[in-house]
Amino acid sequence: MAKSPQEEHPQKAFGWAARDSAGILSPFNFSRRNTGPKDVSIKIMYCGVCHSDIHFVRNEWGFSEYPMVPGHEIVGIVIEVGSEVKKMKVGDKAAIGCMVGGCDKCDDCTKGLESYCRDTILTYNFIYHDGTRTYGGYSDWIVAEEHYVVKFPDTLPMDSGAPLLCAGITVYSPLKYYGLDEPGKHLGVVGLGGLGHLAVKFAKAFGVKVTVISTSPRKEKEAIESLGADAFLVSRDLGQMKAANGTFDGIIDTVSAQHPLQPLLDLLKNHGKLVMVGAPEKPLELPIFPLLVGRKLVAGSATGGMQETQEMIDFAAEHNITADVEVIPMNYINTAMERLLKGDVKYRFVIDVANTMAA
Ligand SMILES: NC(=O)c1ccc[n+]([C@@H]2O[C@H](COP(=O)([O-])OP(=O)(O)OC[C@H]3O[C@@H](n4cnc5c(N)ncnc54)[C@H](O)[C@@H]3O)[C@@H](O)[C@H]2O)c1
Ligand SMILES: [Zn+2]
Ligand SMILES: [Zn+2]
Repeated sequence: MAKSPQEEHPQKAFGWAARDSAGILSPFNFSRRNTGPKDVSIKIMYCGVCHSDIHFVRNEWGFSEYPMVPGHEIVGIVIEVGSEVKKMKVGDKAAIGCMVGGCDKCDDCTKGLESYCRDTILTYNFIYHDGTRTYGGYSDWIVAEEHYVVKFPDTLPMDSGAPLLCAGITVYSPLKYYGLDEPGKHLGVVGLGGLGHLAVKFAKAFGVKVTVISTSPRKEKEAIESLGADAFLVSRDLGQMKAANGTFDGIIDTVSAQHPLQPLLDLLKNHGKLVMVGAPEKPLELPIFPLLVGRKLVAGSATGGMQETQEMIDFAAEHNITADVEVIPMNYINTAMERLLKGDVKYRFVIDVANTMAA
């Protein structure tokens, strides 16, 4: 069998990897393929820490392979481009999100819905076309096909802009697709974490009325005063919940763990939509009656396609939408993941890769 480009010309790379399902990350030397004709190579400046990185390093979804270098909220500077690359040049700011490849010919790929391709190649823990493993953004540099790289707007800060690449597009795309971006609609956001706080910001920019739904009143002041939410509902307060029943056009649910759906379905108006974007490891219980009598819809959404990711990031630049971030050094990652599991971050950790990833 012919050797892959990576086997022939492997380029040294350095990152932090999990070695097993304990999910503890430590320094890791590996290699990446050479920059091919259609490829863009990027020096990574910042990488966000998504809750999916935790699900993955701990094998909570059951298909993790090790060593694994996580990270799919990647922003950096182009260091090399292949001869056929058109939209980028050395020195440009560029970004990579959840995927680095697909079949490029199925119905979804040809419609710009690459995140739904059955052969999608995620940014890490997947096998690339040439048989090599994909490694993510907790690393010094990355190479990807131009089609899967977005132009990062000059006016956006690279650190607080990084989380747009997963958290941002994951909430932007369903708001658009399910018609929850129309001014005057009433949206609920469940789980005020990385995804949730960006859902509030995008929905407000669309002119939607936003209510944050949270288990405790702890985040109320901040949700309203700094994130711009219109209202706040404490899901443990049954009186408050009952009074709000039947008042939401849609709810975006970003919760990462098991939780009851009945109270959320009750909050919806008839014909309302509950859109799941959180990815709990175990199935949730779905009550059917509210779906029948109120013709309510429960749906899901996976990140977003490449064209829409570019549209989202340009929209974010135009409307000054960035994540609220805590920038951390690479060697803080294990502590950061522990804190993220406790909800102890406002609202996204971002690794300062360029300054702290010493080889
Ligand atoms: N659909 C997609 O394409 C996609 C993309 C990115 C992330 N995700 C998933 O979305 C989820 C959220 O990701 P994130 O990075 O925003 O995580 P996060 O940890 O920043 O936010 C999760 C929020 O859920 C809350 N929460 C946790 N357990 C809860 C419970 N039992 N009841 C109520 N609230 C609870 C937390 O307090 C936190 O506010 C994860 O499961 C992640 O894997 C999905
Ligand atoms: Zn993610
Ligand atoms: Zn495809």
